[in-house]
Parts: sequence; structure tokens; C-alpha cells
Amino acid sequence: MAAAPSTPLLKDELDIVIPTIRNLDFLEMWRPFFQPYHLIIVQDGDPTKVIKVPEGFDYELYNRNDVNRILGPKASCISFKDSACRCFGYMVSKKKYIYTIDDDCFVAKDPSGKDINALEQHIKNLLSPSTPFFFNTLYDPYREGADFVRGYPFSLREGAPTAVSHGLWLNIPDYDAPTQLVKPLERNNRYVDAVLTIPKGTLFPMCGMNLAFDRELIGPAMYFGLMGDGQPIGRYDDMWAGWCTKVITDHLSLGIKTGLPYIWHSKASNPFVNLKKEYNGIFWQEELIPFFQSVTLSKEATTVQKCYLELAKQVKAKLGKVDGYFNKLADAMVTWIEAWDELNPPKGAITTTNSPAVKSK
Ligand SMILES: O=c1ccn([C@@H]2O[C@H](COP(=O)(O)OP(=O)(O)O[C@H]3OC[C@H](O)[C@H](O)[C@H]3O)[C@@H](O)[C@H]2O)c(=O)[nH]1
Ligand SMILES: [Mn+2]
Repeated sequence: MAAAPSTPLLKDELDIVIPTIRNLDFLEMWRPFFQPYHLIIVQDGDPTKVIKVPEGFDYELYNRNDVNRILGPKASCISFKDSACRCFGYMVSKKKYIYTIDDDCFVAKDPSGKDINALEQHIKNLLSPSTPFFFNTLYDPYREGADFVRGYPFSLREGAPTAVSHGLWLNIPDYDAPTQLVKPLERNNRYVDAVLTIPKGTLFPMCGMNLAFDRELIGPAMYFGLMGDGQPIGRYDDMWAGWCTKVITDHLSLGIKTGLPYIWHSKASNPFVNLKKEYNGIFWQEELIPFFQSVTLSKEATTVQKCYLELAKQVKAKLGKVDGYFNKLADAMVTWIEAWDELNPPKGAITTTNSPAVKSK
């Protein structure tokens, strides 16, 4: 097992958010890389179940009772019985950066056989600029041993601040149910040694399994849409967040990167269960994508919250006719921003603080 870096980068500026319904034994494998960081565990499902966390990790844990206690009626915007609940962890964090990972994701090895410190690579991705305005054909120009290629405008070489780092997965790929059913044995064994900026004006399917972001730059846009219990759709929470986030980062001239780091995704969820969850999403997305491609935000939308509220209005106006669910989702988007601002008042604002989470050492 590789030794973690001596002085962990952003040790006190980054929280690791884990949505879970099970004991977190998977942390043993991540211990060298994760132990120095604070964890925010969002326990989904039955709040009376006790989630075991390995000794030695510094964490806070929130179950549904905590979500309801802290948010009151606004808890309605946080999904139940779906990994989308993880976004509650983004809201209660006080740190500048977030890394979120699923509990069936393990340390992968690079082609040389070395353990991949996924967190370290995400931090590198976030701390170096993105190039959304002009594509660099030699991939990440800020990486050791690479640069901007001939013809790349010098006026654009400062790049843009990076808001999101989207990592990938070896072994079980994040396929939708139809693809999973057709290719049950397919495994992703291809390690591509590259980090790319997703060009401005291009949407992408954001997976929440191995994802990091700058909470201060883009946090309020990272609402993982209403899924799970009582909802007509599932497994589109991260997709929704990714589409909203991308139109907002484009508008605010921020960047999103995808590629390294890889994690090892250990198990495939049930494709038949997934098909039921995804069914509506598979045809709704044929209307959602043109909607997001045509979204325009006003010049008055200068903050993520203002962008997000403008977006929520357009969702209600233009997607409500696709299905009544989008009216509910648009309302939940507004509730999410209200809850976010309540828990994250501008610095210096006086507020009544909610009682703290169940803290465990
Ligand atoms: O009701 C639930 C079910 C699961 N979780 C936690 O969410 C994480 C993902 O669960 P799992 O690995 O079983 O699902 P996948 O199909 O592999 O995940 C993909 O689809 C759902 C998400 O978008 C996810 O990011 C995708 O990768 C895991 O930590 C479970 O413990 C839950 O909180 N509630
Ligand atoms: Mn999984």
C-alpha cells in the first residue's frame, strides 16, 4: 500500500462526503489517503441502523432525522433512499473543497501497479486552471511535461478557474441500465492518462461516484436532483447537477475537467432495478438536453445562486409540460438555494445556528 503524501494537500480545506446505507469498511483501503481529512457521512435509509466507521477517522454523520431536524420543512428537497442525499453533505460542509465518493469505490492501480491517490489528483485538477475557451490538443497544458501547443492564443493561456474535477472508474463502468443489460460482462480496463477540460458550450454526463469540486466557486449548483422515494425517476441526480452546473460554469467562465483520477468501481448495481429507476429519464433526457443547450442566463446573474434561481424559473416554464415532476423539481431547486443560504450565510452575517450534527470521533 502506497504511503500518503507527507503533508496532505488542503488537509483543512476539504471535506470528503460519502452517501451510504452500509458499514464503511471500504475506508480501510483509503486510509493512507483519506485519514487526514474530515469526512461527512450522509446515512440514507433507516436512521435507526448503526453505520460502523473504522477507528481513526474524523467524521460527522447525518441520518434522515438529522436532515429533518436541521432543515425542517426544507428537508423536502433532499432525496431519501437514493444516493442523491449526498448533496446534504455539500450544504453542511464549511470547507472550500468537496470530494464525494461512493462506498463501493476502492483504490485503483495505475499501469505501473502503483496505488492511485485519487484525492491528490482531484486536488491537483482543482488547483490548476481549465481551458474551456479553446481546446488544447495536448490535453492538460498545466501538467508536468505538457504545455500549450502551437497556435494556442497566448491571450487565453491563463485559462479559467477550475470548479469541478470529474474522475473516472476502472472495472465496473458507470453505464445506464440498457447498456448494462446488453453488456453485462463489460469491464473498463482502459487507463487513459489524460485530464481534459470540457469545452464551453458542451454538456456532459456527470457521475457522482468519484467527483470533486470547489464549493465556494460552484457549491450551490451542485444540487443532486430529487430522486428515490416518492419520485418517478432515479440515477439522474448527478446528471441533473452536472447539466445545471455546466451551464452555470459556462456563464461564469469557470472550468470543468474530466479524466484522471481513476477509482476501482467494485460492484454493478442491479440493471433491472436500475432500468425501473432510469426509465423516465431515458426519454425525458431527449427533451432535457435541448433545454440545457438553449438555456441563457442574464448578465444580472452574477452569482451561482442567482444563476440557479434563473435556471429554476426556466425549468418550471419550459419543462413543466414534459412532466409535472419538473414543476416539483423546480420548486425543490429554489428550496435548495434557500436552505443553502440559510446554512451558509455570507461571511459576517449574524444567524441562529442549528444544533450540530451527531459528532463522532
Ligand atoms: O438508496 C441508496 C442506495 C445507495 N446509496 C449509496 O450511494 C452510493 C452509490 O450506490 P451504488 O454503488 O449501489 O449505486 P451505483 O449504481 O453503482 O451508483 C451509481 O448510480 C447512483 C449514483 O448516481 C452513483 O453516484 C452512481 O455511481 C453508495 O455509496 C451507496 O451506499 C444511498 O445512499 N442510498
Ligand atoms: Mn456503485
